[in-house]
Amino acid sequence: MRRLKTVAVVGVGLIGGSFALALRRAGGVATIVGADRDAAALERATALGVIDTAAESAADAARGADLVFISVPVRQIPTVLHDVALAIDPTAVITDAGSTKEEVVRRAREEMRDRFPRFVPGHPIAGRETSGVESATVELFRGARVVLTPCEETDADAVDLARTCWEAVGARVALTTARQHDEIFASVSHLPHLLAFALVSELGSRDNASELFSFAAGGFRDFTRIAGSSPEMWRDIALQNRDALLAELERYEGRLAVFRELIDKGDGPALERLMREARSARHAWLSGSKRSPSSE
Ligand SMILES: NC(=O)C1=CN([C@@H]2O[C@H](COP(=O)(O)OP(=O)(O)OC[C@H]3O[C@@H](n4cnc5c(N)ncnc54)[C@H](O)[C@@H]3O)[C@@H](O)[C@H]2O)C=CC1
Ligand SMILES: O=C(O)C(=O)Cc1ccc(O)cc1
Repeated sequence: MRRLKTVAVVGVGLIGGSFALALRRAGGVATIVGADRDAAALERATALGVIDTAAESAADAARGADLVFISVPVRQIPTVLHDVALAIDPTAVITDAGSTKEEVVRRAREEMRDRFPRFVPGHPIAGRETSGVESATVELFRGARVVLTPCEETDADAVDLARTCWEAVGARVALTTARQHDEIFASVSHLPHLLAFALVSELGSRDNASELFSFAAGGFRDFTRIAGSSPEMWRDIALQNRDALLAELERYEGRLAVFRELIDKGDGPALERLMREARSARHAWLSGSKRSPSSE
């Protein structure tokens, strides 16, 4: 890829920090400017060499940048887009990493006005349950998929630049609509995170919670790892993808009711059949046979 002169990262946490580290190592950028509402995080990002300079605001970081990468919680994105849109050069490209897309795009259109065609909505499908720049790693996006959800108005050269950057850091890019994106991730990401938070919330609220947790084993650890994720980030995702998430919850409740009834009736064969089917589906997913060829 052509080497960009300046990239601005707004929200220098796990995702913004990892993008900065990876793009620098790929030789894709000369200077990285960071902006963050948390001055201490920005200082740590500078000390760790994740960014070269710290800006006072998103607008200051964006001024003169070739690319602006926005990696703040999804309900913070519209304000940042508003500020950045007023500051960027007409040829600059803005992209984001938000885990939801339809509401981000709707608000982007309102906030950015004539700069909206320069915005490439994006979402890297890689991360972890720890937050902050200290958790950032240069390899986070290697082999990961990234979904871009451009609109009719989005400039083709802007999409090309976002794609080129993601490919430079080792990711594979897929294009979908924002609606498709939100429906897919409601099922495989937002629902499981909600279930993990809800389970730990339920057990943790009991009088004997510490006794219960003291007996928990690997299965509990695996199932609840993602309940260690950022509450602010997941609050925003749940509220922004409300309709798709509520639909997924309803389907899940329906399936749970089936399991419940089989246990209630003592129907071992039917219970085992459902569990066998679930295990096979998981094995098939893990061995890669569920990869969709159309999105490669
Ligand atoms: N954590 C994960 O595994 C993944 C997260 N994402 C998305 O990436 C975005 C960032 O997530 P993380 O890096 O995990 O969060 P993080 O908490 O590690 O970093 C977010 C940073 O944004 C800063 N920030 C918040 N509001 C701000 C504002 N208005 N202006 C400037 N800075 C602000 C925070 O101080 C923090 O340093 C979110 O939209 C999230 O949905 C996408 C893929 C994976
Ligand atoms: O912690 C994990 O395993 C995740 O699932 C990370 C993750 C969180 C949010 C996203 O939008 C994408 C990936």
